[in-house]
Amino acid sequence: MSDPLQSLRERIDTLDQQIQALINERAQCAQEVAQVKTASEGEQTVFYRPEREAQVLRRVMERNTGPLSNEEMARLFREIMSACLALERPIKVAFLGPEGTFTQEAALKHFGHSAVCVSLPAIDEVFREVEAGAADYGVVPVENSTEGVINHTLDSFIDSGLHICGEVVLRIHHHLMIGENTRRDKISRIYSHASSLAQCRKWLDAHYPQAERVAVNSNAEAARLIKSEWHSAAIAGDMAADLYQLQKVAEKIEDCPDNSTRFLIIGNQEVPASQDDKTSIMVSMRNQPGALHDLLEPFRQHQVDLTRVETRPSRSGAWSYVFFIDFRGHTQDSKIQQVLQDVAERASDLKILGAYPKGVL
Ligand SMILES: O=C(O)C(=O)C[C@]1(C(=O)O)C=C[C@@H](O)C=C1
Repeated sequence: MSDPLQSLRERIDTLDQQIQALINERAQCAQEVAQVKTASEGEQTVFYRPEREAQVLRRVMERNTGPLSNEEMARLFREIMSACLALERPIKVAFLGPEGTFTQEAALKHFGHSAVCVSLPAIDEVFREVEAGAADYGVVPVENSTEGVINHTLDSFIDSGLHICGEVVLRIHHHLMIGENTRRDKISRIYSHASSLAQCRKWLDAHYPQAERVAVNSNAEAARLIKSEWHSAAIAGDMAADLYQLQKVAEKIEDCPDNSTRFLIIGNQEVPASQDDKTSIMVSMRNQPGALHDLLEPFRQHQVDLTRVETRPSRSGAWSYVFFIDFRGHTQDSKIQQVLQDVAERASDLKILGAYPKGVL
């Protein structure tokens, strides 16, 4: 009688062989796509196509029948596309570092592991690197579900000509971690980024009310610091724990279980519609009563879904404001073009920051 384990493994070997041949056939198609693109676009060829990637991933999820989950299956295809794109042309992605931060995790989630990711120390440096052409795309955080908007990112758009080419939403799980020399029962100091400390405030009050909370530049920096301190712990994510080989002593300690952060992909290209898109605009208004109400009226009239409205003081003068507005739809839709025309008539300035696929993964 044949050994059941042996025969299952033989089946797996045969399937692997088929999968491998198909992946290579797909990669050859991508190479041919690159030739077609180069023939029609020449020097200016844009290899990365966010709208197409979003459509591919959505289809993968729609037709998935399991047992692998939709997310798991999409993650596998994400990596296949990442490798195919690297074959067409390797792309360089700048992210807000250092290594081990959630922004790096977001960059990898969005572009896959075949992209070359470089860490930069500040949000405006990520913008500058992409503007200068030293990186093809940038990844910056823009809002957290518990802590709110990241003003630095919004302000960077005021003077930048870059476009938003995509978004990625990451579930943020914080863990309390220690180094191999840490005395677990003697923790008197906890390092993390200020917003992560805030996101875990209730948990810290309940479990470490006496420990000093020290805010540092990033979670990864917190993880690095505690390696040399026997009485300190850090709050950070999985990437930092892996990078610095720390032990997680308490997992998922964030106060809100659905804590998530939204990141933007910035670049030089305008992205065509993908059938499920968002648009981000920046609007300056004369400071008069009812200004915001006036501005939002066209969205109500044309029944366009607003997903976010933020107000920031303008740099040009006292008491004037710029509004950052995100909504569902793409600038190629006629309804959205009508809304934008109405908004432009009411505003003193309107800048379209980008129309891009709604985050898939
Ligand atoms: O369809 C394309 O334009 C491709 O280049 C192929 C492909 C893919 O592997 O499916 C690769 C990279 C692009 O970002 C989008 C899709």
